[in-house]
Amino acid sequence: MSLAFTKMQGLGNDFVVFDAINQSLDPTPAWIRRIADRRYGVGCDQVLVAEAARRPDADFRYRIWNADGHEVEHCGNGVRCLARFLRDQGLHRGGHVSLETDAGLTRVELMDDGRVRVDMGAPILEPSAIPFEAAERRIQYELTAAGVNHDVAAVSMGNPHVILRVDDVETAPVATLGPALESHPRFPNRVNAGFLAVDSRSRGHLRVYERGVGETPACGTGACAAAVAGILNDWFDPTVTLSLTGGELVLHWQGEGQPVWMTGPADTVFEGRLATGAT
Ligand SMILES: N[C@H](CCC[C@H](N)C(=O)O)C(=O)O
Repeated sequence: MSLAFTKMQGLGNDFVVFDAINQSLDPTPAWIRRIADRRYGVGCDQVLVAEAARRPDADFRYRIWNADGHEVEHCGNGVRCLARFLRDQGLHRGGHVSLETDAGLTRVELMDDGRVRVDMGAPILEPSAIPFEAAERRIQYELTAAGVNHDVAAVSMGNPHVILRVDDVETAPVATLGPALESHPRFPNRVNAGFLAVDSRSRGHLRVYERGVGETPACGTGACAAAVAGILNDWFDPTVTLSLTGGELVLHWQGEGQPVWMTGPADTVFEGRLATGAT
């Protein structure tokens, strides 16, 4: 029996989504890489899988693999798409859904205007929990990468992010510094690298070189992490709109211990079935 999937995207960050409640999958790293391959597979930045919940307070479990085949803790654009997938597939009714990931519980609201609002949970700032090797917790850290000293923030949304403030995202060294940061030895689990330009106290621009993928048109957890870094540094007010290559996300964070709220789109592109033996 061939597997049904749905191709979705959130601001151009794209996903292949599977229902593993009514289908049986064996998501090995090699299988994920083949699905994600843009020539030999379906093609996507991440593969998302909906499973039955394990926690009593969750409606479903949600798993995420990067295109390189590694399973990761969270995906912000992906969680918006998964919530829409669950409703469109008739797996969940109503406008609110609680999703369990390796990062914890994520509450999602499918809004009447078509956007999706997410409680992304509280950011993790303690270096050892990010994980990031640092002597003590700070707002900004010195980090040498690609032979240059940088002043960076380090934030986890369940998945690790390093954020570098730049004057202009268009001229930011994403292609060269991105890979150097992604595999930097001070991030034992590797890291997503965000390049943030501050336009005003309520607006900024962001490009992200994603762990396990490369630069994507948008990164939801990266936008959350960049908003947190900007608010901690007093560059931003609690509500900030970040413009990514693929479009805008609205973030809101009231400070330490509080959740980051993210609002943005989630779109279905097509539905399909994997040909038997295609993977
Ligand atoms: N590349 C990320 C996972 C996907 C994050 C991104 N697609 C998002 O929307 O948050 C990581 O390795 O932690």
